[in-house]
Amino acid sequence: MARAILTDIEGTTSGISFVKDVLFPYARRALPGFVRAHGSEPGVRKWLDAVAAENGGMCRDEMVVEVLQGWIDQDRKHTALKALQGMIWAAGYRDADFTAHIYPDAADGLVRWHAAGLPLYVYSSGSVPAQRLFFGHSDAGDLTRLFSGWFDTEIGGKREVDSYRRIAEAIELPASEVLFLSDVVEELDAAREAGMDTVLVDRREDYPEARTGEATGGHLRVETFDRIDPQA
Ligand SMILES: CSCCC(=O)C(=O)COP(=O)(O)O
Ligand SMILES: [Mg+2]
Repeated sequence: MARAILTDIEGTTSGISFVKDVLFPYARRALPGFVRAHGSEPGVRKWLDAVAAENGGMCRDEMVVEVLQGWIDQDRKHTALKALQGMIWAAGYRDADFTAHIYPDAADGLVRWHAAGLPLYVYSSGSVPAQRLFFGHSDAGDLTRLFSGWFDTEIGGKREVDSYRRIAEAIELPASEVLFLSDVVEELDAAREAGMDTVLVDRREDYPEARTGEATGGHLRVETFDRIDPQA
């Protein structure tokens, strides 16, 4: 029986196409102007310098921007890219250029579990500020009040077992009392190895071919949040 739920975002609460077709292109387009306008602010500079250092210490911001745009095209889950994307998306949400997609069953499930007293946590490759913006401006309104905590790759990669151990420690629960929801089997494998319960959320909109048999990695598989029973 779960005493807390930890959820992924992209492909789990929300559609992959919103992230790929709306958020990523917005960040790609806005990146050069954002770096010109904010590149000297310490909170931005630190990430630009980290990217430059990883690429042989190049100094021109234009080159860093090109590297970052390449990473967006490759869907790299790099902490520096994710931090900068979050800052850029803030303007998009503020100007109501978009709201964040959330599957209605996911919004309903989160509201229901919260009302039942289950603490809810997010673990996504998106930065914590980006997660807060996402759920603060979702298609179902501001859902941030539902969450008791937020984790991103600053705690470790999503396919690394230690990340899940650290999250359990941070929320002060044994891993065995945490239920992790994700669309990515490798993430679920890492969470299971850390001792968490796991559910593969296999959405037809994101994965037109249902994952069955070995492709589920042996994780319980559902297509919507309605099918998840945290008491099981
Ligand atoms: C919450 S920010 C938008 C999503 C994003 O940038 C991302 O990489 C999502 O990855 P996830 O770990 O939620 O699958
Ligand atoms: Mg995901």
